[in-house]
Amino acid sequence: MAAIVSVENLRKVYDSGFEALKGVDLEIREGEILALLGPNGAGKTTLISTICGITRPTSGRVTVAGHDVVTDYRASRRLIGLVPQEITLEPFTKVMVAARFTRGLFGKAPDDAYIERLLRQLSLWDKREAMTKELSGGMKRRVLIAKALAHQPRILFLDEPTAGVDVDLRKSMWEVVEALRADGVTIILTTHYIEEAEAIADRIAVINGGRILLVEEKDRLMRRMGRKELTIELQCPIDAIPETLAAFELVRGEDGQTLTYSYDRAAERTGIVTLLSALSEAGLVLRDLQTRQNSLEDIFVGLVREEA
Ligand SMILES: Nc1ncnc2c1ncn2[C@@H]1O[C@H](COP(=O)(O)OP(=O)(O)OP(=O)(O)O)[C@@H](O)[C@H]1O
Repeated sequence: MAAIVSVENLRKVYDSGFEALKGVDLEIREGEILALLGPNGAGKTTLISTICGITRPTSGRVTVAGHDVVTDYRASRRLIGLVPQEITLEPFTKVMVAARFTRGLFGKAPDDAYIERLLRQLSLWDKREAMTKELSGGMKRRVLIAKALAHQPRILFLDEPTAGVDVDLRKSMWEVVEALRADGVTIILTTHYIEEAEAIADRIAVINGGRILLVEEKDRLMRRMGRKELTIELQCPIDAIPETLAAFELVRGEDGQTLTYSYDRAAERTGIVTLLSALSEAGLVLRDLQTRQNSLEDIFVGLVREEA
C-alpha cells in the first residue's frame, strides 16, 4: 500500500521551549486504520495537529498525498477530516446547517443527499434541526464527526473519539469507522481504550516523550510480543517453589496455591511439557490449568514502562 501521509524527521518545539516532537518519522498507508497510542502528554495531539497544518513544525516535513502541509496548506487540508479531542461547536447552530457549512468551507459544492446519508449513518438525522447546545455529549461528538466528514475527506483523524461516550454509542461509532474504511478512507485514531484499538486497527504506532517507539502491523506485534501465561492451580498450597523448578521462573500466588508460568507463544518450544513433568517429579499435584494471552494493553504498558 502506498503512503498517503509522510512525516519526515518532524520536530516541534513550543514557544515555551518544550520539545513535544523529537524527530518523528511516520508513513501512513492509504486505506489503513492506524492507531496512535501513547500516554498523556506523549505528543499525539501535537503530531496530528501538525499533519493537519494547524500547528507549525519547527523542522522536518509533512506531506499529504504529495502536498506539503506548510507550503501547500489548502490542498493538503482539503483531503483531511479532523475530529478534535475537545468539543468545539457553535451552540446556536443547527446540526444540518453546521454540516452543510463545513462542506462549503472546503469549497465543495452543496450535496444535501450526501449530508443526509452522513447524518443518518451517525444517527443524527432526527436531530438535524436541533441546536448543538441542546444535544448530549455523545451526540455532540457525533456532530463533530459529521462536520469532519462533510467534505468527503480521504483521511480522517479521530483524536479520542470515544472519550466520555457510553458503550452503545462507542459501538456504533466503530461501525461508522468500519464503513468508512470500506469506502477506502484512511483513518488515524488515538484512544485510551486500547482494547478498541486492538479490535479495529490494522497497524499500531506507539509514541512516548515525542518519539515513535514502534510502528507495526497489529497482528505481527501481537505475535511477536504477545506472551502467554499458564496459571497452574495446585491441589495443596506450598510455602516455596521447589529448587528443581527454579529454571522455569514461576511466580507463586499469595495463597501459595497458584503458580504462573510466562512463555513466548511464538517460540517453537514453550517448555510446558517439560514443566508439567518437572512439577510431577517435584510431587506437586495439579487441580487446574488456565492460559491467558497478553493483550495489546499489556504490550503497550510494558513498552512505555521500559522507556521510562
Ligand atoms: N501550546 C503548547 N505550549 C507548550 N507546550 C505544549 C503545548 N501544547 C502541548 N504542549 C505540551 O506538549 C506535550 C505533548 O502534548 P500533546 O497534547 O501533543 O500530548 P498527547 O499525547 O495528545 O496527550 P493526551 O493523551 O493527554 O491528549 C505535553 O507535554 C504538553 O504539555
